[in-house]
Amino acid sequence: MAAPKWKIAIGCDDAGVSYKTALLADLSSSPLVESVTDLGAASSTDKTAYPHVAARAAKLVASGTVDRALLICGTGLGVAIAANKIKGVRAVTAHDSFSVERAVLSNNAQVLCMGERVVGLELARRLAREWLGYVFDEGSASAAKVKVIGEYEAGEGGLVGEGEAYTFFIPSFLSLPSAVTTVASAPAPANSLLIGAQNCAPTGDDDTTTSSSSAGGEGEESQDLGPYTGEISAYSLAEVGCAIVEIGHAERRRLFGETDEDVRRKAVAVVRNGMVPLVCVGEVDRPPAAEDHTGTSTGEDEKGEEGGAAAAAAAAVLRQVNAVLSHLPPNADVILAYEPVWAIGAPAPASAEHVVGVVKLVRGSGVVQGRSGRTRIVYGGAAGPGLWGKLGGEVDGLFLGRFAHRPEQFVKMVCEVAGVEWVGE
Ligand SMILES: O=C[C@H](O)COP(=O)(O)O
Repeated sequence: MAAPKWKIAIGCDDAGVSYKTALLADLSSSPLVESVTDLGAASSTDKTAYPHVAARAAKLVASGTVDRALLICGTGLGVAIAANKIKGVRAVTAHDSFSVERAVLSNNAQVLCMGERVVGLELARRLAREWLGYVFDEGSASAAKVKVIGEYEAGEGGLVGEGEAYTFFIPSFLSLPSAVTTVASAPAPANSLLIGAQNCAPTGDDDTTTSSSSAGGEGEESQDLGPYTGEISAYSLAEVGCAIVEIGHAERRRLFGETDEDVRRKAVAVVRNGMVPLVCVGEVDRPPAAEDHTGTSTGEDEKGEEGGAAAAAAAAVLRQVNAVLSHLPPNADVILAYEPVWAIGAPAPASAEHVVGVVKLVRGSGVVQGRSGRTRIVYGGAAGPGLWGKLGGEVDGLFLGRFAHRPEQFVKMVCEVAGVEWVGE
């Protein structure tokens, strides 16, 4: 199978700088490489601990921002261990031709790690060259075994029982570092909770669908590290340990005048920094037919009205969705939080018919269907216990506000989503 042109991230700690410099130059001039993102360290005086560099590279792989990563430390071991902590990433240490070949062809490893204190430079350069030529064959006998790795990973990451409910929470900015520490030191499965941030700065103006990063890091980080006094950049959020950044919430659009253009720039910054953007979208006004019909019969007239209301809402939502997705790499994972603005803080959510109608139209749209990255659509706006079962599996999850503040109700909803029995009072 012919090798495509790869987008690659390269990184090292202070023990791997000279090999990283040489390999970066090789990759940059390889015809098999489309772009190289240099994650540092720039010199051996930079003492950034290897797990930070490895995790950052792995997050870029996991989000689809890059295809592969090459990591160097003293042994190639620590960076592999750290990179493997990021969901969806398979990192290996390999210092011989056969292992490099099998790492790709047998294990579909996206991350290759080497040790500057273990292998000679010329061998490391040869191995990196060979690595570029291997492409995993999804039709091979190895594919089923690699899939099992993913299944174990998903199983271990599930929150409850045999079902799966991937959960994230979004604390205030001031609580972020302590939340990250608390979750990391919690026993399983609580340590698999993902942490999100409420917002980020709209740093950078590039269009990641068309720009290609260059070796040497010119541009990318300078946008994230520019003068944005008082703002928190996506770069900083990734460094703290966030996995998700919520952007475009109705309150920010209403109170702070945020536009679709602002949301687009934030989404680009979030993806560029290896995190998943959670993009809030929703129509502003409540169509009469979209009220929650729970407990009442729905006649044909009402169904017709509901269809029209869903179509009108979906048109408004798709304008917001298009503004963002058309500027993101198609392989980046995205979460769309469909929150009708009128349902946020309301006594009851939108009717299930309305939610499902809008979500189906958004999911079936060209801008979503044309993506290879995962586009999850979750519902928010007075979402509470009992709603999940009415959505008929058409929605990927719930985005909770007030009801998540009551622990018992939160656990109840997690059980509903996971499909396991709620045994609380
Ligand atoms: O950010 C949360 C959402 O806007 C939903 O809030 P809510 O469930 O309290 O209406």
